[in-house]
Amino acid sequence: MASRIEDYAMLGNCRSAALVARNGSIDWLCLPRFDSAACFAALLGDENNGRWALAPADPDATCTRQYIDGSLVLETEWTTATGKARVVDFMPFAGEQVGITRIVEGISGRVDFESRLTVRFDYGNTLPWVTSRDDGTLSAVAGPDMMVLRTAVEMEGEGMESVGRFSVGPGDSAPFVMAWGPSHLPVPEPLDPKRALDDSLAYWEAWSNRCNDSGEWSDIVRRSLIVLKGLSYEPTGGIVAAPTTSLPEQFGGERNWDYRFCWARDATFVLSALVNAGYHDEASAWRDWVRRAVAGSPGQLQVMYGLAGERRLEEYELPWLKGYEGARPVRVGNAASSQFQLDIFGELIGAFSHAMKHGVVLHPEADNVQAVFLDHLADIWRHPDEGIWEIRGEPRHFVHSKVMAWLAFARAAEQKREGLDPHYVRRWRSIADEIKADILAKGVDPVRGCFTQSYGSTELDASLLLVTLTDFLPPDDPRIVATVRAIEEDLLVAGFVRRYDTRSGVDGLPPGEGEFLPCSFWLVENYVMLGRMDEARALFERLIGLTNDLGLLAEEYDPRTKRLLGNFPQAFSHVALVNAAFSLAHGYSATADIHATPESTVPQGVRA
Ligand SMILES: OC[C@H]1O[C@H](O[C@H]2O[C@H](CO)[C@@H](O)[C@H](O)[C@H]2O)[C@H](O)[C@@H](O)[C@@H]1O
Repeated sequence: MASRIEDYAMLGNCRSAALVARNGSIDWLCLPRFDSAACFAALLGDENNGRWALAPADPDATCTRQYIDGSLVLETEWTTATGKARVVDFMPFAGEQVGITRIVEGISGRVDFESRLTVRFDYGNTLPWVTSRDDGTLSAVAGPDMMVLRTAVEMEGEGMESVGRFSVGPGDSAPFVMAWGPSHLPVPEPLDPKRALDDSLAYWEAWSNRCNDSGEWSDIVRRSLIVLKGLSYEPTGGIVAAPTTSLPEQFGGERNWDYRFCWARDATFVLSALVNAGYHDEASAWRDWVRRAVAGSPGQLQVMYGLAGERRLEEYELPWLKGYEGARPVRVGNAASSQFQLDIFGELIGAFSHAMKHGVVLHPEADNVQAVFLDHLADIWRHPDEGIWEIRGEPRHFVHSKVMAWLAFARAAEQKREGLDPHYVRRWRSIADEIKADILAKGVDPVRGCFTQSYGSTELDASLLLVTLTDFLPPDDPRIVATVRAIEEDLLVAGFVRRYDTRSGVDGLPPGEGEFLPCSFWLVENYVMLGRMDEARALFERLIGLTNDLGLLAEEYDPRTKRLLGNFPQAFSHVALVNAAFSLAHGYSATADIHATPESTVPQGVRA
């Protein structure tokens, strides 16, 4: 049985990631890329769907764990009745060779260990052919995939697992090096585990040391930035929303989605956080990724792409997996990839304006690309869409989407760039004014005076917490104040913010989900904007109290069971944490800065 979501640690090498449970079992791993079929899928099924358990044989063993300074290298210290030992787990940076290295070291006394390796390719469905080669290498092959394990520990077949038993005392070290390779090629080259560990630690140390100081919250911010870095796919610069699929948004429910893709929306927030933290190289890599991914007809712009910009992300189900704690179906691919979500245009233009303001140089063609995209947006902004929450119900005129369309034209019209045709600027300004008038006429509740989820509705929506962070209206406008108040009244549950009332049927799914952590962090930023600093700080502290022992967050939280919910760790949550911490430290909203005019650093009208 899988562990609680918050009991997992993430290992990563900027190509893929693994989830290691507190009990030492690696229950999720996709190789060679984040979006490859899993070879360990016990997370969404059981041990027969693949996992690698490595822990003391003593069932009463206890452990503490931590990441080694500023890295994704995990150190677990085990204590048993007979001694102490540590396990160091990491994914080496070894170019095309991807895998996991685990080093067991004795500390005191003697500790008996057991390693149980169960490789199942194709998301736990395919049983490989396992052979022991003459050089002691164990290899598992099926179809296109090969996994090899090198270790001095003797491994034997037991049932459908490879099992090794050994013991360590002070000074002993038992390394295990597992690597993936295509099955038609020779086995991957051996890797020196000690050198691979030193290289990994050096890589992460160099990266972490470049992080700008973020004051009081530096440690938790740095951890979140490391997670974001770990979710980036180095060969292309794409950033996945999370390394998992189908961790449920409701226990036992069907809101189970594949997040191993690059969302333009999520990534624009990540870009801004990286720029704020001083990571211009990563921001530039992501900028290039977007330019390639969205190239072509603006009518074909997608909300998400594969790691290399792939466009076909068809959604299907894996019936052989019983789902995390029974939450079915398990889905691969994401049907939201073909949805129409109007907000994307404003988010992209806003993020690029923000990046330029902070010194990231745009491609010379950026002006042309922007003009073509805005021409397209001028034709489509009146259409209903599926919105930021990727609803699977009827498209609507979502207020957040319309404000983002306004933002795209407003920001473009304000950019002071040489050679920009004044005719364009006049046109963009006039369309921005037209959209604004439309929203103010149709998107405000006449009774409560707040913005609504969509035109003509009386429902609230937490995406409006992003609307209030733009300069669409000044922060002391009664409609802004009323919107924050109405969200507090309708969407705050146990002190956390939910996206919307799922009982309204707006999303076309059965009701019920956890509280959405990014929205809760946006409320922190709204409090900062409104000068409600005590409430901002209290909410932020409550939120960071939800991170697990390693500083990791999922997408949602269930206050009833006090458990994390949804895909894990989730970039959207971590980036919202970073921006909220930045806002608290600097007294103005970092997210508002993403949407601010090109010249201003602090958005107009925002109170410091
Ligand atoms: O709730 C239904 C939708 O949930 C997922 O989307 C959510 O995650 C995205 C990635 O972080 C985020 O950009 C979006 O705003 C969230 O609503 C899922 O990917 C969708 O397929 C699903 O319809």
